[in-house]
Amino acid sequence: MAPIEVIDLTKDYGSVLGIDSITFSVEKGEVFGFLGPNGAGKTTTIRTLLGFQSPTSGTATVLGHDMTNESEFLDAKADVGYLPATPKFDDSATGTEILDLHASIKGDTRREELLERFDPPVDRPVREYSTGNVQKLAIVQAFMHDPSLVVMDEPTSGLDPLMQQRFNEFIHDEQQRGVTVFFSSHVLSEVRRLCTRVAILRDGRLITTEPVESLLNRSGKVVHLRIGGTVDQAAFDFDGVHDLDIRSMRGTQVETQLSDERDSDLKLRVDESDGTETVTDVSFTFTGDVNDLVDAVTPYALREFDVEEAPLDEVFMQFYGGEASA
Ligand SMILES: Nc1ncnc2c1ncn2[C@@H]1O[C@H](COP(=O)(O)OP(=O)(O)OP(=O)(O)O)[C@@H](O)[C@H]1O
Repeated sequence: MAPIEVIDLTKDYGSVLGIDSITFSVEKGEVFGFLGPNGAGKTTTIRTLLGFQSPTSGTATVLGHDMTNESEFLDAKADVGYLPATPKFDDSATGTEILDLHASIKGDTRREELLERFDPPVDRPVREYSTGNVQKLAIVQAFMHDPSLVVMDEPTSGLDPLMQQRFNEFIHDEQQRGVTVFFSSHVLSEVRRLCTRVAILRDGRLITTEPVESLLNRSGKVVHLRIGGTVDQAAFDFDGVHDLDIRSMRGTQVETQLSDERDSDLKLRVDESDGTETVTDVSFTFTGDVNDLVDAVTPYALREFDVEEAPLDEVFMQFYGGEASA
């Protein structure tokens, strides 16, 4: 059985449906992203999954245990880590005292290793902690009993960029060890880097569940060409070309650089300009066969050839804004 199985889960708050009959599962070793605009139902799902509140109907099974059944849910929680969006601790206690308490309930086989990695100031009372230090303590607490499943609600919101990067590397290592991770996030670059699959929620309903790669592939690549001379528009009238834009310029100084701003992009620039030739910029979104694209550009004198992923925020906005369907 998958570590998380959610079937027809519904939470009716009376005035509003928090989640409306959602169904999904998370497989072992997946890093599964749970996304959606504010009020979509992410926290409601997480709270119901962890047994903090009961659903109106439907089932939530975690590590084979029915989380709507109180005795089962205690068994499941021994092997689950939870990192809330805004961790709350007894602020008169020191970090060490807080970790000791959690260790007595769930164990702490990985405490030292995690303290080395995240380094919260455990000798000081939590009331003296910065937001980031509270988050670091919460990370140690969530992982120190070596859970096989970790549920996180916007885990990096309080962390600085360096610590976010360290956390992302840590999650990657955890995945290699076979740990299953379920997390909600608004940070799309983090979702891109970490997640194998995502579910997108809107107004309490599941809009789609699919691999990040297929989500991006479906949205196509953004292609920019700079070509020496002029271009016949018909040359780019083939399957998979959308939003074609062609502009010719005379006497333009062609920029020359061989730089790669983003790892995932292909950028090719050729310095052959004397600064006075006619050049044509061609750009479009491409969802077709890459061989057709190569055939189309072969007759031309290419000065630049950039292929980029569709901007992630645009891809997700299609789902958030309601223009796309599952
Ligand atoms: N305890 C509650 N009582 C009544 N309504 C609630 C309660 N908790 C959440 N809701 C409502 O349920 C809906 C889903 O809220 P939820 O907090 O799950 O969204 P979310 O996706 O986590 O949002 P955010 O990104 O802002 O954290 C919202 O309309 C919210 O107002």
